Amino acid sequence: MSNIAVLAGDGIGPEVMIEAKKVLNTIAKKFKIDINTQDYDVGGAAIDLHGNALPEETMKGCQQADAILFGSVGGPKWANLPPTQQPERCALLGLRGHFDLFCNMRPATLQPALSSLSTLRNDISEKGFDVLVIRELTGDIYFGEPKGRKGEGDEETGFDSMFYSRREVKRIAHLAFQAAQKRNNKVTSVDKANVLATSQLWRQVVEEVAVEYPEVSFEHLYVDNAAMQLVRDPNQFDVMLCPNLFGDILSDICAMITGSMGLLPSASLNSDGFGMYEPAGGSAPDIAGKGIANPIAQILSAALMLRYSLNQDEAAQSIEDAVTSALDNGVLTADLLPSNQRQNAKTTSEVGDYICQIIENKCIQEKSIGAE
Ligand SMILES: NC(=O)c1ccc[n+]([C@@H]2O[C@H](COP(=O)([O-])OP(=O)(O)OC[C@H]3O[C@@H](n4cnc5c(N)ncnc54)[C@H](O)[C@@H]3O)[C@@H](O)[C@H]2O)c1
Ligand SMILES: CC(C)[C@H](C(=O)O)[C@@H](O)C(=O)O
Ligand SMILES: [Mg+2]
Repeated sequence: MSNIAVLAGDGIGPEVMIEAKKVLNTIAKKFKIDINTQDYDVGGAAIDLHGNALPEETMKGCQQADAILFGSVGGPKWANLPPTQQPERCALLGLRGHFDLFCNMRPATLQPALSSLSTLRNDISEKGFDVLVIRELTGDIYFGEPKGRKGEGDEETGFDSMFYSRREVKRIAHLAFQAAQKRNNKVTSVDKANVLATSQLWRQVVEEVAVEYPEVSFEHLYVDNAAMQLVRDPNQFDVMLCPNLFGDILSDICAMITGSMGLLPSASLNSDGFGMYEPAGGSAPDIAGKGIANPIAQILSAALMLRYSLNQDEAAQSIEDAVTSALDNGVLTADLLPSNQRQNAKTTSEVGDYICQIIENKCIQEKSIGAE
């Protein structure tokens, strides 16, 4: 029996999590996998209920689980709380830090059915896009101390500290090169070594690690150039190895190259293989409560969980194939449609249902969805 702690969180988190749980139940039945999911409060919702974004019971549930399936946290309602109480910092960074989830993998793949969505000028539809962002997740300016504010009036300052240790860079760099060996043998390491001391160390350590993988081609790019190159010619990349902050930003660009923020899943792993799985996007307050959020990033995050934490590669692949079929069959939420075609958009639950039906091998007519 695999125990999964489900932390849906805020905004669209609970809406897309319902669909991921539906898909997990369907896949568990089909592949006869014993999965037990248990819901826990987290984020702003947990602040409202318990006065704390990461209640003790939630933390205990996560500690006892085999994996964590996370939705998203945060939103305008809690944005003015002191930083240490904010859902993002307290709950999300709290979990990443507590479990030492230093390796964040964000696989961004352009689905053929969505190639016309790309606003990029080059011939991405022919070349495709398949990039794995490997983002260091427990260091950098996110976790560096001291951080805070001091002083008053015009002299008031806000400050954060950016740190990387040799050990932190080494362990994530090895994983990036090993991932490249299983893909297209190319690593692009992203930094800002022309300005930052942390980046100079990052660059030096990555170069030392690269020597151990002579068959993997390897380059450094400054982060500003990397952002530009992603938009200019995204197909040139295979594995992008990024420090925490730069990986946050570049992975949003990657998501959009694939068509929407609502498509990009992620896996955050520690060195024991324990993982938390979550969409790269957030709680999307602008569309929350409308039933229109794209559930695919959450569903694909559940697939990554099956692959990395439950060792169920075939089941994970089955979910990924079902997602591809849904997209191929034009079962699209509004974010995947041009504005003049949004009247044809499917709802969050229609997309989840369709993916489940494909997994169950039920042949359904695209028109039958939402026809009633
Ligand atoms: N993992 C997390 O919990 C996480 C991640 C990112 C942001 N956040 C938080 O979420 C809140 C909102 O942040 P934001 O607006 O900057 O980023 P966001 O990712 O929530 O939204 C950015 C844009 O992408 C769209 N979008 C995102 N996910 C989508 C989906 N599944 N389907 C369709 N459209 C989708 C939104 O509608 C919005 O227009 C903030 O509090 C932020 O800190 C949380
Ligand atoms: C919500 C925020 C703290 C988080 C991050 O910056 O890591 C998010 O943007 C992400 O990409 O997972
Ligand atoms: Mg982000």
